Amino acid sequence: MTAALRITDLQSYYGKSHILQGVSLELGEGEIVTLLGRNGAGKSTTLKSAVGALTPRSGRVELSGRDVTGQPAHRIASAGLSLVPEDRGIFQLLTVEENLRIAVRRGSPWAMSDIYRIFPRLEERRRNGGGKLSGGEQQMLSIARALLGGPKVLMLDEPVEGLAPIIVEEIVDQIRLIRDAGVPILLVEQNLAVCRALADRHYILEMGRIVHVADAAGFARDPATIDRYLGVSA
Ligand SMILES: Nc1ncnc2c1ncn2[C@@H]1O[C@H](COP(=O)(O)OP(=O)(O)OP(=O)(O)O)[C@@H](O)[C@H]1O
Repeated sequence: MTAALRITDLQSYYGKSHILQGVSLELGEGEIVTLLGRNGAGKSTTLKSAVGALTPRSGRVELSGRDVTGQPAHRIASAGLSLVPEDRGIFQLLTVEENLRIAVRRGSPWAMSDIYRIFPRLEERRRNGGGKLSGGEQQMLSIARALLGGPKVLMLDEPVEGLAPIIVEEIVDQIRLIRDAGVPILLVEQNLAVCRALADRHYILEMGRIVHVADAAGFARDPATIDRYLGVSA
């Protein structure tokens, strides 16, 4: 079956530093997959290389079988690969609703009503300024903005970092609803409980290489291995 996203032997550099040393992973339709690893392992660099924010030196990025490797970021975005970065990128001076309206793309299957169904808080806050939202609400808004573009694949970079447990639970439920609505998700996340709750498969990255792959059952069964790679108890 054609994967929604297939990354094969990706090699990326920052200047002379060889950061990604052959990263391969696959995300199927209907799946949530995590990319884990210690600080500096290359998780964000993998996401940036996939969306064209950083041009990989070699390797391949395919979206539903279509090769998008090395294309400019705007082309990869319109081909349907969308990254919600850690810094959230919302317009502080616009209201929630304005932030959403300008993210709507022609041909996108997502309407404002779909967004408000998944994120009822955003509807409640629709007249609030983007800069007045809590951290969790800002995260919801940036995910919602990405969805309105009608992505084929969504990549989330640490969506629950620094958020209160109650908001984390809400975002976990929302990520599931997005997956159920037909958008597969590649998730970079340090919170292992969140990863376990959501993902079908886990890839562990170490010094720019995938060193371990586990399905959900394997991940739950083998905390010692996860601990060895991540230095935390899974
Ligand atoms: N703009 C940059 N220029 C040079 N080196 C960079 C740049 N961004 C990241 N690096 C280096 O690339 C390596 C991988 O960084 P990356 O941000 O991909 O790691 P990460 O796994 O996402 O970790 P973290 O969770 O800390 O963000 C690190 O050694 C980092 O210092």
